[in-house]
Amino acid sequence: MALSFIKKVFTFGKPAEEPVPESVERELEPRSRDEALPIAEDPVLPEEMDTAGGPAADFDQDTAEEHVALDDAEPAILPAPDQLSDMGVVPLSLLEAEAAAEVQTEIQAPVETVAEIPPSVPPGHLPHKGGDRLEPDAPVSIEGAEEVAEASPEEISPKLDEILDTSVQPISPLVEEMPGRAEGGSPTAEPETGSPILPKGFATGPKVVEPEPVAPQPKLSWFQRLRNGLARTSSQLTGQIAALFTKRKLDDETLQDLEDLLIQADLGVETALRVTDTLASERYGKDVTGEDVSRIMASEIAKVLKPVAKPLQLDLSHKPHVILVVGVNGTGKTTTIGKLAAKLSGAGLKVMLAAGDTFRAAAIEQLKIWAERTNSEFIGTKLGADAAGLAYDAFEQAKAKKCDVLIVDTAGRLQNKAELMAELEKIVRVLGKLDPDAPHTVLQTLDATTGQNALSQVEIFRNVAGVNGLIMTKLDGTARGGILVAISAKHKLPVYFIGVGEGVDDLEPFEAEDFAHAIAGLGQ
Ligand SMILES: Nc1nc2c(ncn2[C@@H]2O[C@H](COP(=O)(O)OP(=O)(O)OP(=O)(O)O)[C@@H](O)[C@H]2O)c(=O)[nH]1
Repeated sequence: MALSFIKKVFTFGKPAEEPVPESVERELEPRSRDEALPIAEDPVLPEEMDTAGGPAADFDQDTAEEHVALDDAEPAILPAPDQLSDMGVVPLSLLEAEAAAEVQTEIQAPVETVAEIPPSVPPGHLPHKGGDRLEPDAPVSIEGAEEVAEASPEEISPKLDEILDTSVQPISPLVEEMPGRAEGGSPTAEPETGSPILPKGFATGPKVVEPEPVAPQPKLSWFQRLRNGLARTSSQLTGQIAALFTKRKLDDETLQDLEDLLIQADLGVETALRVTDTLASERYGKDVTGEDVSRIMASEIAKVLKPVAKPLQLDLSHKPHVILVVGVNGTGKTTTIGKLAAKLSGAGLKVMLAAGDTFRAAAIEQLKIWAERTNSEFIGTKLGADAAGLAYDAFEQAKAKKCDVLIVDTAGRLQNKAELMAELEKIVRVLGKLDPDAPHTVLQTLDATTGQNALSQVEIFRNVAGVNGLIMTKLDGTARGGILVAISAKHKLPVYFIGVGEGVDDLEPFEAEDFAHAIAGLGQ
């Protein structure tokens, strides 16, 4: 091995065009100080050391003999050191070291500079640049060369090893470390992360679909929302009325048909008769248009609603004025309480909200959020606790804190659940112990999407809890507003507000004319 290696080293000073055989590279690479040599797995285990004597299982007898033969061979006759420079010989160690230094410089440079390497240079070799090139006849000083020349033949191989160890920089490992350089190949655009670096103007990743800009929706007035909410009722009604009165004189039959239409729209028998009576007295035997009927209908509905469209009267001498809010599940009690609190605390009143719906954790949390949003005091209790007890505590606390208004939420309940209705009765009774007039207002929320059932809801809640005022919610949805006319005509209970949305401001004082016009499909 040593002989063949020496031959190769001292013929490297020939012109650069002659490529260095790959075997030289192979022999040079493991000589690096910096490169960790691969550690062969020892087939002999430590505990087997004493007994292990024979060669390893993978021992190659032929290769071993070849090594022995080389070591025993005649030593080579080497030229003297001064002859080396005369010959224009440059040891591989120096050229490799210089090339490695350039690689170091190249590594600092951006990837593009690596691409400047002429394609004629074989992988693993780097060209000299301009003045850096060592000319074949330039005088060269070789550290250790003299010692080699003076050494005995037996000493040559170790001496050469020493020279190579101190002067040769490993090339291949450095080249492999160069950014963007794959082994033996051309520079690639693979960064460390593994994602490709694309030229300017390109991008990777899934296509991002920009959402279409949505034009901001203008906020509708509460009347527009009411009209939209009642549109189903009104358009159905006006469409049928228009069809009924096309080229037809007003007679008993058309009056009967009109009465049926109005009852189907939940307006109630009483209001339906008011409309037909008025129409008959004004236009009997004459041509009537749908618009005539709508106008008379709106006027008669307004007459029914006007007496009930009242403001919510607060007796602030009570401190607190207690408002108990009752109703069937999901009719909008908690939301309405939040809206009321916003109005009252916005007007400078001190408000306390009591979470009397002890059935649902979410209801307690919901009311607490409303209290925070409206700067109101809050009192709650644990889930399943006695609602009447909570109402009692709330009253005392509100009194102690000098609250102007205490609003007590209650669990939703169906009017036909006797046990739950009895609990409501108890809450009223307990509050009455602290103030004989309390609760001063018992508000019932009604869901406008409910039809005839709302009539019986009012009937029973009124009897049990003494409801003395109504709020109709969800009139912005697909409401069946006709029922409020029927309830008003029958119970004559004040209707304080209507809910036209889920937002804090979506609670409007009830206006009879507006409501009547909206149902009749007329403008404000
Ligand atoms: N569109 C619309 N939704 C409303 C209105 N009022 C309440 N809601 C919604 O109706 C749903 C029920 O409202 P809540 O306030 O929780 O009703 P609740 O009566 O307290 O319910 P329970 O505690 O289950 O009896 C919620 O999604 C509210 O946002 C309104 O005026 N318009």
